[in-house]
Amino acid sequence: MPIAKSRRRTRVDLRTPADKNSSQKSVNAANSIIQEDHKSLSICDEEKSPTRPKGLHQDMDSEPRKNVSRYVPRAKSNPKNRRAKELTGHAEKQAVITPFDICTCYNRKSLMGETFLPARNTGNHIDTEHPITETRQILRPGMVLLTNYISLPEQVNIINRCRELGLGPGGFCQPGYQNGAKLRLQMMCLGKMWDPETKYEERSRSDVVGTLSIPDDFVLLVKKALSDAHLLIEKNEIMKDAEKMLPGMTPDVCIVNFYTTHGKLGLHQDRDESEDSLNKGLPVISFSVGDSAEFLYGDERDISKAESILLKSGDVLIFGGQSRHIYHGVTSIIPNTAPPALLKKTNLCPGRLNLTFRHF
Ligand SMILES: O=C(O)CCC(=O)C(=O)O
Ligand SMILES: [Fe+2]
Repeated sequence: MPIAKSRRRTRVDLRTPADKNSSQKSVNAANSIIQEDHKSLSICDEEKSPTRPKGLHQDMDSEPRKNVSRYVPRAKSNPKNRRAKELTGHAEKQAVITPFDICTCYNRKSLMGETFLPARNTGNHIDTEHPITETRQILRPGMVLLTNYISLPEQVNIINRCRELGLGPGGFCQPGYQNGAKLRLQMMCLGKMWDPETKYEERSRSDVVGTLSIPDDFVLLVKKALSDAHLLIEKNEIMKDAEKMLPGMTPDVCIVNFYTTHGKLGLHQDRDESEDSLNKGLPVISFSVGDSAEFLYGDERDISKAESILLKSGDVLIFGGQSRHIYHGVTSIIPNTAPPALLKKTNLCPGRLNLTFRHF
């Protein structure tokens, strides 16, 4: 079944303030071209800066500017895009990348204040009086939630590795579209590059030479989670071949998102992977680390009809098979919900790290 590619979320306005003053007319003209270019797409969450009233025509970041990486996605060679680039003056701009550090944005302790920390959790260890229990649940055919699945040392390792990779070339930056708002998150790709504008089609960041690899220990954890999901399906569904409900896979893409406490992601489907991968229903495997997130999912792009679950630090969510095309998104990050022991060991900034593994 051929699947139309339209995972569009937002667009990015990358002009400098000087550009903005001098080229408003050109921008309006360019916008109409780009709007037309994208009109089949429904953006699920973010603001579209070109159509915003003047007074709001500022970057809508909630984060300090100095920590926000910016880059210019390379446009597909489409005459409309080329024309729009000329009009907006984007054509000659080079990427401006400043590393986003997920661990030392600022001093968490002074920001949070001691009172925000539950007394039982201020120690340097996971609370033994309230042991964390792992649960495994089939949410719907092909969709499995493993809560508290990733151990504390594994979470620490994930944060440290992502921080290290995220500070280097190809590291975290705030993605978006050539002519619109930004995604409300920082992103880094491992294995293969993806961005909202060019998808997997071409490498779009001039700071990247080659591709960052997915660390082997991440792949092992993905495999283990999938095999535990299969055991669960076999047990609960009395299915001898759990792979029929949830195909196995080896990831070659990992999209790492970091949401600050203002981060969110509108309802969308993940359908930029290859037709073969999508048709087979090869699953997306998602790791959550840090603050909890309210996660919505459903069959339609309609928040009022979606189910809501809380994804906490250490949870693994898997959706493949019949559930591969669910609409899903993150409506909010719940501040001060990350395990204190994790923060103590990593100094992770307020917010949530999410890794989604896929097979292209
Ligand atoms: O952050 C999440 O839980 C979801 C991320 C996601 O849907 C994506 O990166 O496509
Ligand atoms: Fe997604």
